[in-house]
Amino acid sequence: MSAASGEGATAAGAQVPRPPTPGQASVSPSSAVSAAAGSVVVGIDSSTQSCKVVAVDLFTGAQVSTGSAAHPDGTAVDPGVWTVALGDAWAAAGIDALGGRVAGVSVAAQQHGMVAVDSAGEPVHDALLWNDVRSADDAAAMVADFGAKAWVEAVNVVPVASFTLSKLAWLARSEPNAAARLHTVGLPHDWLNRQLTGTWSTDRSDASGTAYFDPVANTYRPHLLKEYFGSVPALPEVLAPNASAGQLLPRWGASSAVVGAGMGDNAGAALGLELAPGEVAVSIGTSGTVFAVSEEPVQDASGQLAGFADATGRHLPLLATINAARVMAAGAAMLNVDLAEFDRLALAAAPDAGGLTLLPYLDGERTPNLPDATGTLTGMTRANMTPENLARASVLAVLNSLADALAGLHSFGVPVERVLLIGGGSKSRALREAAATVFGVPVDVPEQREYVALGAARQAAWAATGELPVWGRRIEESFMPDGGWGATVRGRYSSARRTVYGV
Ligand SMILES: Nc1ncnc2c1ncn2[C@@H]1O[C@H](COP(=O)(O)OP(=O)(O)O)[C@@H](O)[C@H]1O
Ligand SMILES: O=C(CO)[C@@H](O)[C@H](O)COP(=O)(O)O
Repeated sequence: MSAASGEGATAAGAQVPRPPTPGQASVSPSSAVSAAAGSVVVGIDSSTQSCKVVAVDLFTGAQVSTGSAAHPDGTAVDPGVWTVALGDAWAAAGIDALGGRVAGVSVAAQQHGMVAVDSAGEPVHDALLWNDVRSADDAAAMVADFGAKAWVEAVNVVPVASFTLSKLAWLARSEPNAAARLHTVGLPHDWLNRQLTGTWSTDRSDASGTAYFDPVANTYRPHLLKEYFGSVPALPEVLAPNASAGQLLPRWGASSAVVGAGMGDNAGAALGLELAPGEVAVSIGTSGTVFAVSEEPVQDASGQLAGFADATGRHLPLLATINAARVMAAGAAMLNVDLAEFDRLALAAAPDAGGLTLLPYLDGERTPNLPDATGTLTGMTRANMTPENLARASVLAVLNSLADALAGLHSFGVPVERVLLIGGGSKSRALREAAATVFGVPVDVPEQREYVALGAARQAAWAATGELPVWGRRIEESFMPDGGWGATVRGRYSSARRTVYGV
């Protein structure tokens, strides 16, 4: 851990070797520094709803074992629950039994969460997660004070409630006693790095979601902490993407393993997908995210697009929504059916849900920036109020909100010609089959894998062997835009959004 004491504390991300291009196999048993045939690497995805642990073969990326454990519901949690869930998922995946075969471990985790601890390492407050909107007023005040353009120049994002600095500003304003005890601030993956190695560390991708790290100059911006939190806490060292965060502590069993730098979950998905510049991914998990890998930073002073870093030394322009897969889960709960039956209902409805249109902002929203928004159902008639149409409207709502995000990405010069669709929500057949038509571009669905955990495993291989492996990806299904109903549905959605929220 390093206490950033002045402007310009540089991060190791600046001297990052370029990753190999897809198709170039880059790890072979003979070239591996510390790995033998039969070696495995372990990727961890500590996401909003659960922790997933995946062990894969170091040389092929083939899955060896997997385990998961649930996280509690809520947008503010004790970080200790992530450690417990990791232990449970680790045990469920049988990592202990793999013993000396484990060459490396890396963590990818939900971005932005404020992990604030005292000098003894104990949380001074529950961690506020990316989808906690209590800091919306603080974010707005920070933008009004410093100016959106200045924010983009300093850290390549414009603050919204999700970002760590907005949460710290809320803590200083609302919980001054807790803020006074704060010694170190980190992110969910930094917290887990500490559980695995005994020391705090982070990487450039996750640091880029704090709003006090500049991913263009690769440096912390402590003056922003001083200005909006009131002091500069100790900050985890920002490790290069191929660096080691330390040796795995003996309590985790596989003690010969090296721990990689880790990353934010979207950077993890990009690494797991082997996403190349020119490709766009849409992830439908708790959050909906739309992102691409880019050689150059992408800047947006409107704040819609976040100019994050990826986990290879490049950039990761991204737009995120708060309401994604859980909109379908909420719809299923309301109809008192499980997700399989909900899918069947959505598939049985007319393509345009008979005119029912849902704005899915059930938990407030970030894209568009409407933290206090709620959902709205429009276009109801006596004829269209059926369970089938309601299920279909929920599916279309998720896709429409991500189509808005894709349009945002495109408007900042990122080509959107084809989309890779991942995340738990992409298991819905109704959603997969409608996605290309609502997005207006072809959609590829890769085989169902935990891409965030896979990306973490790939980074672990990089840290363990010195080379980033290329494992390839397999497309399971592809869809083309189909029929004029897509434009109708997009038009109704945009019109409802403008009418209800004026955006
Ligand atoms: N068949 C399905 N239809 C709709 N949603 C689904 C389906 N299967 C899983 N999900 C949803 O996917 C989400 C979990 O996806 P995941 O990508 O693991 O999210 P996260 O990484 O945010 O935890 C849950 O909200 C779950 O309800
Ligand atoms: O806030 C963001 C990205 O900016 C979210 O992507 C979170 O990183 C968590 O997402 P899940 O993977 O848990 O859905």
